[in-house]
Amino acid sequence: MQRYDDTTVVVKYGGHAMGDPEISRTVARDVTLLKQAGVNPVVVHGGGPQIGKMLERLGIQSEFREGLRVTDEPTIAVVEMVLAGGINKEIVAAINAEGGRAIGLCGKDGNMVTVEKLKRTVRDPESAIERIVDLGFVGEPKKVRREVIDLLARGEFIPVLAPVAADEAGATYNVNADTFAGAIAGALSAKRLLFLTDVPGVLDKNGKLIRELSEAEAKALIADGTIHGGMIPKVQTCIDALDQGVEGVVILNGTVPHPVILEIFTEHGAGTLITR
Ligand SMILES: Nc1ncnc2c1ncn2[C@@H]1O[C@H](COP(=O)(O)OP(=O)(O)O)[C@@H](O)[C@H]1O
Ligand SMILES: CC(=O)N[C@@H](CCC(=O)OP(=O)(O)O)C(=O)O
Repeated sequence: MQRYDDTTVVVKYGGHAMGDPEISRTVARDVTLLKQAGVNPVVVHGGGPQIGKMLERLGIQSEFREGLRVTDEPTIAVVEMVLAGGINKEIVAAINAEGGRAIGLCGKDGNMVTVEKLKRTVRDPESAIERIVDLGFVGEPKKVRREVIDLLARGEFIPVLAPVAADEAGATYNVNADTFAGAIAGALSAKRLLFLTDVPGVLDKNGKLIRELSEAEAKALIADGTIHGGMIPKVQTCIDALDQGVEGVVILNGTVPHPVILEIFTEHGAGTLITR
């Protein structure tokens, strides 16, 4: 525990890891325990599947391109409602019920995170012509002002952050939660960034958990296809966060009880530790 005394641990709680309310309670308890043990936890949550369900109920079509949700005007309204309104307050209430004092914010609050519209290009494999993919109101963090988080963390509060933010003109943008967590952890020079997902960590070709990975090894596993699909942007975010000064990033299973405590307070941790 002394290893983490007075350090920052960012916990990214993914929408796929949130299914079971019993497990969610243990995550809230873990985060509260961290704070009580002298660590500064910061929670960044996702909620992709929950946004998908709400859009379906409202009859709004939704599609993903390159792992990101195409976000038009009606969609951004739903994204903000589900993430900053619904899920954010559920997590705040769960932490408070465990005896913690959580404060739920999104990137807009205190101008904490300013984004720019994401500019992504894809190269047509046949013509080799690059074209811009317009994903609508999808943003990437350009500036993180850590004062707001520092202020809360110095007190007895636990910040719980929804990945919604505004650009300089005040327009609302949807940010991938992994990207948002990476930017927050980088700005805070966090000791650990934990990604709670629905697999035990990064798995090798035989489906066996890889306990530790260097940046170079992770890049090689992406190149040979062992790491694919949703794990590619996640590992890429890990590498970016390490480059920004985060000491270690862990990808671990958030669908088992007490995932955070298992990782932080046991000798070998529970998931895949990626370091420089
Ligand atoms: N080598 C790998 N090890 C583990 N998971 C992998 C690997 N390659 C691809 N994946 C996939 O990545 C998924 C996790 O990414 P994603 O679904 O984006 O997570 P989340 O919704 O928690 O952000 C896993 O469920 C798995 O299907
Ligand atoms: C731009 C973009 O794709 N944003 C995501 C934000 C939520 C998210 O990332 O949640 P998970 O961590 O549960 O996947 C979305 O709209 O689904």
